[in-house]
Order: sequence, then structure tokens, then C-alpha cells
Amino acid sequence: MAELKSYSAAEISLHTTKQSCWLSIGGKVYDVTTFMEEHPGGEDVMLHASGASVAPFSSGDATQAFEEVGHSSSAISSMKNYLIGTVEDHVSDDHRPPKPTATSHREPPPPSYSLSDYFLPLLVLAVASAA
Ligand code: HEM
Repeated sequence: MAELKSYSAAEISLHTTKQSCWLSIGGKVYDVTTFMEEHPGGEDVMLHASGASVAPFSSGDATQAFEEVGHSSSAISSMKNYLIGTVEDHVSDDHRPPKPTATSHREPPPPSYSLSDYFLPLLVLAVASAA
């Protein structure tokens, strides 16, 4: 597959009109200009989600808006038709910090044997052989 072009947030935010509407969803950039009219959710939601001026999505990131709708898997698979590139310097998964080494390096607890672990079977053996 050909390398996807990477776009800066500034460039993406220039495409927020009916004439040219780009959405940034999950670190990928989608040009939905031709799809807007057919979009079952309407054109306005797309314009809003792309809008650099809309407060909650000030970076023009439509990921949250897209996910909140709970789009069907067919909607998700149709997204590839509009894919034009990736977001430059994208921080994946809601700015998740780098993997904490403490949890990824958790060691299993050492096996602990108490005296009764040995004593009990021995006692059973002794009783059995005495019988
Ligand atoms: C490339 C991006 C997108 C594609 C391909 C897409 C596609 C679709 C499709 C196929 C549906 C019909 C229901 C379904 O199959 O889930 C739908 C519904 C909907 N979409 Fe999108 N969508 C996109 C982005 C967005 C964004 C950014 C929003 C912003 C909020 C949005 C809001 C909605 C809403 C509200 C509905 C529900 C309509 C209803 O059931 O009345 N969509 N979308």
C-alpha cells in the first residue's frame, strides 16, 4: 500500500467548509467533502466535527464525536474510501502516556510453601502405612 501523506493540524483545520471538509479521526485524515450530502447523520455534524472553531474539538479532531455516535461496522469500513492521510505528530489513544514499566514488568509472586504443605501429606502417608 502506498504511504499515506501526513498533514499538520494547521492544514487540516483549513478544510472545514462544504467545499472542502476534512475530518481527523483516530490519527487519520478523511476528506468527506463528497460524502457529506449522503451522510445519514447530516452534513452539519461533519462540518462541526471538522471545525477548528468548535470548542470541544478545537484541534479539529473528530474522533470523540465519531465514536460517541456508535457508528456501525459498515460505516467504519466505508471510512477507507475517504482516507487521504495521517495526522502529523498524532498522539494515539487520547494522549495515553508511555507504557508504565512498573505494570508491564510485574513479576509473578514467588511460590510459597508452608510447613503444613509437606507435613499434611506425610501425616496421611504415615497413617495409611500404619493402618
Ligand atoms: C468518515 C467519517 C464518517 C462516516 C463514513 C460516517 C458514516 C455514517 C453512516 C454510514 C451512518 C449510518 C448509521 C451507521 O451505519 O452507523 C452514520 C450515522 C451518523 N453519523 Fe456518521 N459518519 C462519519 C463521521 C461522522 C462524524 C464525525 C459525526 C459527528 C458527530 C457523525 C455523526 C453521525 C450521526 C449523528 C449519525 C446518526 C444518524 C441517525 O441515526 O439518525 N458521523 N454515519
